Amino acid sequence: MEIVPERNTSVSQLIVQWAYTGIRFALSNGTMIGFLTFLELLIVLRRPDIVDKDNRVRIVSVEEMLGSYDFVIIGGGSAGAVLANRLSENSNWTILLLEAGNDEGVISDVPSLALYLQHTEVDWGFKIENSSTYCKGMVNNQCNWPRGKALGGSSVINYLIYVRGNRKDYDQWEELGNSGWGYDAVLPYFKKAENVSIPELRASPYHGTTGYLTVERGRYKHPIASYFLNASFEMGYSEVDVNGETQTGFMYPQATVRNGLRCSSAKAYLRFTAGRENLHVRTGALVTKILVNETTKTAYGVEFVRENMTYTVRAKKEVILSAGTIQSPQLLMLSGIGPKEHLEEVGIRVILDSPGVGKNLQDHVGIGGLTYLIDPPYDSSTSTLSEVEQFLAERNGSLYDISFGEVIGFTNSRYANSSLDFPDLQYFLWSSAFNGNSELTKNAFGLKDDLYETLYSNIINKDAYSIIPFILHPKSRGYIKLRDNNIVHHPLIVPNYFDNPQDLEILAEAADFIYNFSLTSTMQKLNASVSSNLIPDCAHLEFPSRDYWRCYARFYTLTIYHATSTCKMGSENDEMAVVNQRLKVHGINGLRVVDASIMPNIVSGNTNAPVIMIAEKAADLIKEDWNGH
Ligand SMILES: Cc1cc2nc3c(=O)[nH]c(=O)nc-3n(C[C@H](O)[C@H](O)[C@H](O)COP(=O)(O)OP(=O)(O)OC[C@H]3O[C@@H](n4cnc5c(N)ncnc54)[C@H](O)[C@@H]3O)c2cc1C
Repeated sequence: MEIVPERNTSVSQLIVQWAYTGIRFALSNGTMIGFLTFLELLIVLRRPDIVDKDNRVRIVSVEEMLGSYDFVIIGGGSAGAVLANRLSENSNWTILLLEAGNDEGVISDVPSLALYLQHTEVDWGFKIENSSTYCKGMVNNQCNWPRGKALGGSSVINYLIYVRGNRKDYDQWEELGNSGWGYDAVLPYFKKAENVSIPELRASPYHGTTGYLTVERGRYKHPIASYFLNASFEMGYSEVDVNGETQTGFMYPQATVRNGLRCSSAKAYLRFTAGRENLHVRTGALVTKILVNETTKTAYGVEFVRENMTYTVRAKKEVILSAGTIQSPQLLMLSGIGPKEHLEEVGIRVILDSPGVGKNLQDHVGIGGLTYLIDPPYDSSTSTLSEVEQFLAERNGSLYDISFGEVIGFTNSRYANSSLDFPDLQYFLWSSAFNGNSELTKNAFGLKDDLYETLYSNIINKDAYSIIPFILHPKSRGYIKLRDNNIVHHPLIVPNYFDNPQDLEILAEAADFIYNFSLTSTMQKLNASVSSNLIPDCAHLEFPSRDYWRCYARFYTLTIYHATSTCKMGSENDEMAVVNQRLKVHGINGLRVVDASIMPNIVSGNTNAPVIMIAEKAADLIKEDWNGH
């Protein structure tokens, strides 16, 4: 392959050639880390648009920081980045954004590499507590729960699918006593955030064209995508804009990308604010405590650690907690706000008994690994090296593929009323299966070695597709608790998947749907056939059958990474509510929570866009409350 470096100096040419040799070596030896390291180097050398040097967020040094700010925001993730931008629009206010991770790197810009980011420095690397009823196929019966640790938070490692949920989700929030959160009230904030470039959506009353968050179709379309969509038509569904009038149906995904590359909330909202003098952003700053005056019950600042030094910073107006569904309740509890008995159990002085903190944990649980072998008529052979070159030189090709979502769809199980257009199942239809890269699959999902062998060893690299179903209205509820009073120790995460048997029933029905999908004449043009490698502990059951799928789901359990609702919004009369409808913590002054944890109930779809909407709305509530002062 001919290598054409962007800058034609012999030194840079030599480095580029050396990096290509490195990539070749890494690919032939199957070393994931080596591949990423050399690709990163090549991007730095050849894609200045990704490096984006001039627009990167300026990080203030600790010495430059002020002793107090009007607002201190904890966590620069999907929500925190939005708040930092919107609040610093008021030049009379000073804002500090504290983020434990660093600025996002260049690899996360590459859409198809999302899975590679897990267990790297941009992932907190959480695991749920082990279970005898789910995640049984994973090492130590524990599923991984990745969460982003960088400016942009989980929007730096997510799969880029742009879905808002169903109108009824928000109407239900309002019915639960949260006025101002019904669909008609939140739609303007979805639109305010969005800048959609998909031509047929630009004039839609449901989409926005002037926001910071760019929404596009993926730049690369895999040949199997049109088969998926046609097969969905055969199954009786239509192509819809799931973020528009009707959610039930299938579509090519809308994605949070810009010029085909990841558009994290940091890229969308923070890079543009680099020049604002009233906004200070400090990375590598782990907030260890929210400081609360015990007498007045008022939050007045935070304590944070950076490079083993502890610092205190004051908030003149408010502390805003945006550390996400796992760490917002963790930090509240470490600061003395949470269920009294539990705080006492781990030796924390109670400032406010708030029994709902950490409770009501909800997630979209799904099934992984459903593998359908195919004989595609199109050329499916790929060379990673030429894909890399295409990405670097031509700015197109399969590295722009939106991970896991050639097509997405929403359907109704028998438990949902299909006339209501409030589907209870979502599907990711994916052009590959997990039989290609064992290191990657095991790293991302924690699959046990022997199970990986059983499921994939005789079909390694064979042409296959996979469909991942997940339930949208889980009835099971989990919780987050502290392991001890040390913030460095990950909290206990217990999602209680399938606690309510209906959740499992719906997934088993989805697996049936996926099997029938493979039998459509469209998928039969590819000779689709289900892999007959069975999970040994389920192999005594008829295959395929609901019994088998139920058993399978308990082994190959998959989170789709949408944990929410551990600091839920609700009225004062609901003792489990942690924040009110203005997102102020009940019982504490000067403290709000703004992130995925405040959702009273999980929404019917992916959660990044809803969190960004929540933060857009929160910024207006804060501006209103302080009346611009
Ligand atoms: C692997 C994966 C795939 C996903 N795929 C999709 C998808 O395709 N589409 C979609 O819509 N959603 C997806 N999601 C979900 C979505 O990205 C999240 O729901 C959303 O980003 C959560 O936003 P948040 O602001 O609540 O938290 P986060 O974005 O996680 O932000 C929390 C921030 O707080 C920081 N922080 C935490 N504790 C501290 C502390 N003590 N001190 C300082 N900083 C701290 C963290 O480092 C992080 O930056 C995915 C998530 C993951 C993990």
